Amino acid sequence: MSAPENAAAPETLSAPAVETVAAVEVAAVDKVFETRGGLVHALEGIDLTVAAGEFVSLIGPSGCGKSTLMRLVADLDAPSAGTITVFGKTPARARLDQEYGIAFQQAGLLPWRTVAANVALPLELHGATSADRKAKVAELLEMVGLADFADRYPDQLSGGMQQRVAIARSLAEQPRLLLMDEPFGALDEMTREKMQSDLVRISAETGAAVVFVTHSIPEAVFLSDRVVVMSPRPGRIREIVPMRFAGAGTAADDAGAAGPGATGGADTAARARRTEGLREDRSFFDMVTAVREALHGAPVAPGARGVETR
Ligand SMILES: Nc1ncnc2c1ncn2[C@@H]1O[C@H](COP(=O)(O)OP(=O)(O)OP(=O)(O)O)[C@@H](O)[C@H]1O
Repeated sequence: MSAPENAAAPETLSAPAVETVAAVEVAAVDKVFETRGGLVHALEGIDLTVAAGEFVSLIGPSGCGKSTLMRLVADLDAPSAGTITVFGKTPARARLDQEYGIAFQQAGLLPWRTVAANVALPLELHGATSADRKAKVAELLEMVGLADFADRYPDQLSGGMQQRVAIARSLAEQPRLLLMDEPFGALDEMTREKMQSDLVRISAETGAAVVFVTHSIPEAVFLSDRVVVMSPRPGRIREIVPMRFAGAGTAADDAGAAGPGATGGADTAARARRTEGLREDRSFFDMVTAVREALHGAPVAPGARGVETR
């Protein structure tokens, strides 16, 4: 695979607002697994662009290839066909340059390390000084509301708190992209809503793009600039639904007419305005309905509720 690649590691974290290169560009990607039982066509013809700073959720039935797509972007596996770039680099190069942080359903914390030491791990691995590590860890734990738990061990924390530690760790290298695969799947509903609000705030504060896998329509709607609806076997993108809320419009509004796979754009200020009240807003329910209809394959009139149809 010969994807475009920037040889030099960018030093542009101080100016995310002028980022023009897409966070993720997936072009004509197929993924076929060879198993003892034969070939499994997990993904077919996937085209998707995630803009810098944009929040995109992937939703679809079990087995439709959401995790597979995440693994390809994260360089944990390779596509059978097509190309993927992360900020214009191959996924492998982007991994080496620490362009993205990962938070998956299992928090994946090291049980013998304290909360602070878990968050510090990526910084340690990449040679940050002890003083830098300490300052950064304190800042991150403050951000996820765990400043008072720095010296605890993972098994002394609730599931939601462990997940917040994992998110803090994924942010340690100030990635411009977060890859999150059902990070809140195991949480109770109240904790989950709190975590969603935290993530909206954190992503707005950091300006990071997020690709987020979920089974929950309301979760996808609350968090995202655009929701990518996938269909099963082989996994394809069925529709991309831009989120539009009364009084909290996102830059994705402008992308509605741009066609399937188009870059949606990001408006972190609009995202920051997403508050708990949105969950009870009429436009929120309209978006939930739009995504549900897309998921179930019911026809949604072109242009209705801003649904991109592919
Ligand atoms: N390493 C693998 N080897 C063989 N088949 C695989 C492998 N990984 C995934 N698959 C198959 O690819 C398809 C997509 O799996 P994937 O885990 O990406 O789906 P998913 O949408 O994330 O599912 P879920 O919502 O249940 O987590 C499934 O049919 C799965 O069995």
